[in-house]
Amino acid sequence: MRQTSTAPRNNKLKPSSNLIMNGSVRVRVIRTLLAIQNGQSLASVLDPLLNSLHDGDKGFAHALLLTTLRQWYALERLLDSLADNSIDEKEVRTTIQVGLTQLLYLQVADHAAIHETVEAAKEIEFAHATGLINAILRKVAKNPSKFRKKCDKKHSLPNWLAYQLKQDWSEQYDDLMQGLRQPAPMFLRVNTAVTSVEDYQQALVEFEVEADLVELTSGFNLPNSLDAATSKTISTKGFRLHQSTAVNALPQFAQGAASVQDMHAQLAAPLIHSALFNKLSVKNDDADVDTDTNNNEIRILDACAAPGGKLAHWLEILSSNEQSPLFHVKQDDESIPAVSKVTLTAIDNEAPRIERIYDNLQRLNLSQHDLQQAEKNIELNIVCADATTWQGAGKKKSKLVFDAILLDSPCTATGVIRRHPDISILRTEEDVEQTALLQADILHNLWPQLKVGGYLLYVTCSILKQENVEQMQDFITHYSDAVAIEFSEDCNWGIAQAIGRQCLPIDSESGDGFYYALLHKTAE
Ligand SMILES: C[S@@+](CC[C@H](N)C(=O)[O-])C[C@H]1O[C@@H](n2cnc3c(N)ncnc32)[C@H](O)[C@@H]1O
Repeated sequence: MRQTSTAPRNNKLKPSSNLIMNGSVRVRVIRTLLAIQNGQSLASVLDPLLNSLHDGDKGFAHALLLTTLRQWYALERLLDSLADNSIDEKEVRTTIQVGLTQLLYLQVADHAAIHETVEAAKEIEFAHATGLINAILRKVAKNPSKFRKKCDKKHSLPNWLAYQLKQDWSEQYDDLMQGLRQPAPMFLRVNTAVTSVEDYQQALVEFEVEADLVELTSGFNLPNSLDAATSKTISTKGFRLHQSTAVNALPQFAQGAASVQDMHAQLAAPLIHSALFNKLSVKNDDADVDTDTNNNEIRILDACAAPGGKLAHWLEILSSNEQSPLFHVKQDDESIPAVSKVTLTAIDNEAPRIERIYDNLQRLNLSQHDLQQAEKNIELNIVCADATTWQGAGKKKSKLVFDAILLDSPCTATGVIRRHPDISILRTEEDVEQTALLQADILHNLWPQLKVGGYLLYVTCSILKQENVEQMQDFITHYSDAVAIEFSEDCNWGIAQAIGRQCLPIDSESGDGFYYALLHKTAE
């Protein structure tokens, strides 16, 4: 019997704290770190911190906060080895860790790092600990390279997570541990409904934004019955910037020509789109006949859509004539019906995050109004709903509603720790179990709504097998009509799993630790 979670896991970020944003830069960073340890997400406290500072201090505060978080557990270990007696006060530990980050990772001059950190302790009323803070930081400042080596030797993760990753990825473990504590590169996706990759590359040169073109290739080993012409290799192109850059310094950003999106996240929309096209190109005698609509109208679902990164990408592909063969297939090819209309439904259970979908689509010229103006036959429905219970059928007689489903599932986000290093503080071992149950609940609710012959792309940004390959293996043992489609050998990204592919390694050039699996629904 399948286990179900007692309640949908609440992935909501706590509301922004009433952080007292005064005092020196270091005091503000220490207070921000304390708020994170008290359960606030980095996303909810970063803007209040940066907005409270003068422009000249923002860069230092950002580096100090993010680096301290990325090295958090390594700094904790070092601190414990340096203190004669255990230090229990969270405020004192945090202040010392902020001092250690300056000495070991940010090359702040010893005098400034020690003096300013001790002053910060006084400001936040921990004057009783200034002797201890001073002594530890001075000791480290005498031989920073020795202590840096000590810090870098092992991982910077909570022990439960490091242990689990060693179980899951023993071969890749050492590199993974280092990759997860480094900053991530910034990637751009080009909106091909507005411009071409080639033109945008030229624009980047003109704006003196240094970037490399990255091309990811993918293919599927499709069932024999499917048309070989449609199982061709898919190419996904994006840009990796040499340096993180403010979006207003990017060409035509406000006009929607590009978006910031991790390179591996840019695989989702092309993968599900090519599977959808494949479905349409196959005459499937077993397929459920859609009695409510013309056969050439298709319905697709983005099941966990906010804030809309992958949804926007899918819409860009659908509304870009070059990339979307759906609307202009060869009419003389009887096996490929031309599509007259696409209905794309996007759901998410968090209303504030749904607001961000509207903002993103607006900037990218992909709102329902924009699509209508451009005479695209795409209907967009955005719904706030719980994917564990939501039924898309409405008044339709058949429950089999969707031709393709993109399920970018809620997950522990362990594959994006380098971008969101607060995750390693906020996640617990119990969260993994709860999240896996939530993922299973969503899958079990959505699968019956997929048409026979349809495809479901399951995506996470986790590197834990329990949420990925094991989740998929568990799922297909429950459904005799679910077939896992293999990726072909010519994929130039990720590691093949028993089902799906795991995006690894995580290094200075690569995208994040996403997982992809494509499921095909056959007649039972
Ligand atoms: C990985 S994020 C989706 C990111 C999005 N696809 C994108 O590319 O921008 C997962 C989303 O699942 C949503 N979510 C979590 N539990 C849910 C549930 N039970 N039903 C619907 N959405 C849920 C979260 O609010 C979150 O926005």
